Amino acid sequence: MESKVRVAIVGSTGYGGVELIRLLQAHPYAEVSSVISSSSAGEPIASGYPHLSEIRRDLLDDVDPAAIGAKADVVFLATPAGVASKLAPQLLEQGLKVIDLSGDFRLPQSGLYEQWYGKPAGDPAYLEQAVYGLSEIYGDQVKDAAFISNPGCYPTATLLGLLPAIKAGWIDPDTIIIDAKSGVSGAGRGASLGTHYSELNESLKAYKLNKHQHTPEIERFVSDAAGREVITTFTPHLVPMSRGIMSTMYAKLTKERSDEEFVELYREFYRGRPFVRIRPVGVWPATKEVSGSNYCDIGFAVDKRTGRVTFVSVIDNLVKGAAGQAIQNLNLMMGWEESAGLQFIPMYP
Ligand SMILES: NC(=O)C1=CN([C@@H]2O[C@H](COP(=O)(O)OP(=O)(O)OC[C@H]3O[C@@H](n4cnc5c(N)ncnc54)[C@H](OP(=O)(O)O)[C@@H]3O)[C@@H](O)[C@H]2O)C=CC1
Ligand SMILES: CC(=O)N[C@@H](CCC(=O)OP(=O)(O)O)C(=O)O
Repeated sequence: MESKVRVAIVGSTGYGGVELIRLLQAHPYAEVSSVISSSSAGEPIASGYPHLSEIRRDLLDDVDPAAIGAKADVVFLATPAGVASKLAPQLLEQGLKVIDLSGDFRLPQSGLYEQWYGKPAGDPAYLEQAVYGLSEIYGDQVKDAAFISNPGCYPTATLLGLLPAIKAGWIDPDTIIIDAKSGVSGAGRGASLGTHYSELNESLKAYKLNKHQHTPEIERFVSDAAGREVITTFTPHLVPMSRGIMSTMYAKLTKERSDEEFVELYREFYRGRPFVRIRPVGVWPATKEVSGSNYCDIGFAVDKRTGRVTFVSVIDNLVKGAAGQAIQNLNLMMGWEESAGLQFIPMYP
């Protein structure tokens, strides 16, 4: 039997990293060969995550690009903004394949990144090499890529919900409003005032209104689908649950359409794509119905009275919104079946 492709995870002690470990444990063609930490090198990964006891006995490696290259063929960067912009070039220059889960390479110009992330951008030459890994839309480019910029969690749910209708010309892109809710694991493992239990429990909070860093990412790909520049209103909310994103989106119809027509358009658009499921008329998805899985479920409601359509799109932020989508991209880059290692049904209840 051929040996498995070796995968290193930088940021393996974070939520995205540990979800990669969980999913890759069952992957038929890839194995985790190195778990890397900038703050706990030398310690067992299981010391911070007892649920990995007896499963992962390995010690955390340091962030040393040459040492990473010696132990891996592919590197996942599950690191905070500003890390991949420095690390990815050093890994790519060694001929490694790189999949970056952060926002460092998702925006088309350095100036936009600096404006929305408030940090210096990476080298524009690498920005040009990065392929946006929303594989249901850009899968042909993903197949030929060595460097993937994995989409953000909110943009994944939002773009999969909106792009077929925009491409078909069924909605007016200038009227789109995006109202999204995320579970708290979207903010990572680090503790903060806004995410601790008594601040969050039994509460629902809007945040970063008109300032969220995923706004220009959404606008970039909505504009790409519309064939012209589009700007949108995007409001994220924090919900007291661990996992899940729901993106509820509203837009004006360009012509009268029925729910049945939307279902048919979307089923045709995503035909053969294993991870997007279109709900029948009148059945809207809930985050629990995709939890722990790589699915994105989408439902619609046309309102004849207002001439608008409402889209409801749900994902698990740590799976389709991060680690699962990253593995889906790995599968396509390596020429494996798209769903390798990702064929599990959601956890329910
Ligand atoms: N959580 C989510 O749902 C999603 C997250 N993302 C993105 O994925 C990335 C990871 O997110 P998430 O796992 O939630 O975040 P976490 O905060 O949980 O984990 C990030 C990890 O990065 C490591 N790290 C911090 N600084 C450095 C550094 N200078 N060099 C190398 N490693 C470093 C830390 O581990 P250590 O101290 O051990 O090095 C930390 O555990 C982020 O960019 C996030 O925005 C994208 C989509 C969804
Ligand atoms: C709930 C929550 O706090 N979510 C995070 C998502 C962060 C993220 O995924 O950021 P990048 O994709 O830009 O790396 C936030 O809103 O900032």
